Amino acid sequence: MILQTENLEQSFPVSGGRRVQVLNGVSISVNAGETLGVVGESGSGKTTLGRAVMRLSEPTGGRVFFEGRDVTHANSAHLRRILRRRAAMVFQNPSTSLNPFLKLVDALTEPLAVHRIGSRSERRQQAYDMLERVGLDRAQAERYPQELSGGQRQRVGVARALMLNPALVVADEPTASLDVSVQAQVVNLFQDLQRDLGLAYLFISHDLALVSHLSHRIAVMYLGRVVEIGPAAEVFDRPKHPYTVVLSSMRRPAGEQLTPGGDPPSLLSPPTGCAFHPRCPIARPVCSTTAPELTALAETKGHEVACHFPGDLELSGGLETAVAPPPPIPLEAVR
Ligand SMILES: Nc1ncnc2c1ncn2[C@@H]1O[C@H](COP(=O)(O)OP(=O)(O)OP(=O)(O)O)[C@@H](O)[C@H]1O
Repeated sequence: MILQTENLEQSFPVSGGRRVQVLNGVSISVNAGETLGVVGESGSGKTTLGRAVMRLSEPTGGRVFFEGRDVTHANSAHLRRILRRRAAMVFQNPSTSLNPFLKLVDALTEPLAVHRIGSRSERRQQAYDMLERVGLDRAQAERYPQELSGGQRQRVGVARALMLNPALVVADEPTASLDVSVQAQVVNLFQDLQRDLGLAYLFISHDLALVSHLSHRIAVMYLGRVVEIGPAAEVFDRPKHPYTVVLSSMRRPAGEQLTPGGDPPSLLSPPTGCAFHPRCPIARPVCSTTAPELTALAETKGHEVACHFPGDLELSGGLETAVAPPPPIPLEAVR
């Protein structure tokens, strides 16, 4: 196992001396060569989870294990030795994550230089090789990020993440800033790299259909908790949590889409019981008083749901129709 979190908690101080609890007991794992997709709407805590497992923040509770070692509170020298070499992050917006003043070759060799790996010419050679691996020409190495298209820039973002030969890549909405046609190419690149290099991905997105396409397993987050986790096909095709049912309907024809009523509740005053109950079409009295535990389903190995009435809402239910659907990605363009 590459990555494991146990009851991970992350809170942050906010005004008035209060704290906001953004992650609330998140337990996930990612195996070597596997993609765990993490989905949920804005504010569900996906980015916070990605940052916490990369130890860009220090968790306020629970544990993070990386390749079997507890890195929850590891100091920075220890972190550099373990995590920064073996795990890398690809960000949503390559325009802001790449330094506009660095030529691509310098951006790519920087992680190697920081870790004192190879001679200058060896580092440059690795940068050229990596550019080609992500589908760019080595002649691009002398260019600056702003001379590239959005898709090319994200390829450089991926190349930079791979320079230290990581076992895990945390990709936080890596296609969200790209045009629809380019999104499919970048998704294909992620899949090709996984096949060739045996990478594991924690792939974060608000788009369940996209995530289901490239994930082996999917974790659905709602208000800082995992509410459903399991094999990708199960979670996408046979969702059991009402929130996942709603998410999985988003690519359906307009008349068949569902939408949860209202906005996500505030993290500062989360609902009692099941956090989804104020928006849930099938909520019953117990849902407002008792928080459901993540519980294994008997039918499918590894499929767990935190709902008092799992499977009671089905896609064919035809409840509320949705507002405008998100722009579709032509999935036929994605292998
Ligand atoms: N440092 C912080 N201080 C206070 N609140 C924070 C901090 N970081 C994140 N949050 C809050 O935590 C919540 C979850 O944020 P996060 O970015 O993890 O969600 P997300 O699911 O990735 O959403 P998005 O898709 O919009 O990025 C948000 O309400 C955000 O305001």
